[in-house]
Amino acid sequence: MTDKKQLRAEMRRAREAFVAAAPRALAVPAALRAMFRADMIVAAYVPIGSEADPAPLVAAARVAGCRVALPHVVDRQTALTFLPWDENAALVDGPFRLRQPAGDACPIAPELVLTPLIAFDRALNRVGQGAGHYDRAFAQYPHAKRIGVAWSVQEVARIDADPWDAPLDAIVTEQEWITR
Ligand SMILES: Nc1nc2c(c(=O)[nH]1)N(C=O)[C@@H](CNc1ccc(C(=O)N[C@@H](CCC(=O)O)C(=O)O)cc1)CN2
Ligand SMILES: Nc1ncnc2c1ncn2[C@@H]1O[C@H](COP(=O)(O)OP(=O)(O)OP(=O)(O)O)[C@@H](O)[C@H]1O
Repeated sequence: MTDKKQLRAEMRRAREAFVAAAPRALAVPAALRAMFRADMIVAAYVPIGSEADPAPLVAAARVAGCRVALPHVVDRQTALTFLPWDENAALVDGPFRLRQPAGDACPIAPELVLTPLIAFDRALNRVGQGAGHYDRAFAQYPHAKRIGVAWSVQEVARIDADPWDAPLDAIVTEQEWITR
C-alpha cells in the first residue's frame, strides 16, 4: 500500500515535469481507430492536471460514429457510472477537480474504456488513483475493451497486480501502441 502511495507520488511528479517541459498531444493509433464501430459506446475522460488528454482519440471515435460517455463520480466510495457526453454538451464541476456530465442522465454501458492511469508496465498492468473506481467498473463491464491512455514517462518496470486488477488490452502513449 505504502509502495503504491509512493509510486503514485513519484509518477505524478514525473508526469508533471514531462508536460511542463514541452506540450504534447496523442496521435490516434491505426489499431485503435480500427476498433471503433458506429454506435459503439466509448468511455473517455476529461484530464485532471498533467494527465494525457484523450481528446484526439475521442474526436476519432466520434468521426467513426461512436457514442461517447464520461465517468460520473460522487465520492471515493461510490462506484462510478458512465453518462452520455454529446458533442459540445456542457459539463459541471465534480469532486477531485473533475469535469463531468450532470448526474441526472441514465447511465450507459461502455464497450471500450479509454482509461486514465498513474503508472503502467509492459505487461499492461496499471495503477490508478487508488479509489478502485476503474477496477470496479472493469468488474461491472468485463466485456468492455480496456485501453490505457498515458504519457510514455508513466511506464515502470513492473507493477505487482492485485487479485482484483484486470490487465489492460492495450495502452496508447505519445510514442506507441502497446499491446500483447
Ligand atoms: N481525468 C480523470 N477522470 C477520472 C479519473 C481519473 O483518474 N482521471 N478517475 C479514476 O479513478 C475517476 C475519478 N476518481 C478519482 C479518484 C481519486 C482521485 C484522487 O485521489 N485525486 C488526488 C489528486 C490527483 C492529482 O492531483 O493528480 C487527490 O484528490 O488527492 C481522483 C479521481 C473517474 N474520472
Ligand atoms: N470489483 C471490486 N469491487 C469492490 N471493490 C473493489 C473492486 N476492485 C477493487 N476494489 C477496491 O478498490 C481499491 C483499489 O485499490 P487500488 O490501489 O488497486 O486502485 P488503483 O489500481 O489505483 O485503481 P483505480 O484506478 O481503479 O482506482 C481496493 O481497496 C480494492 O479493494
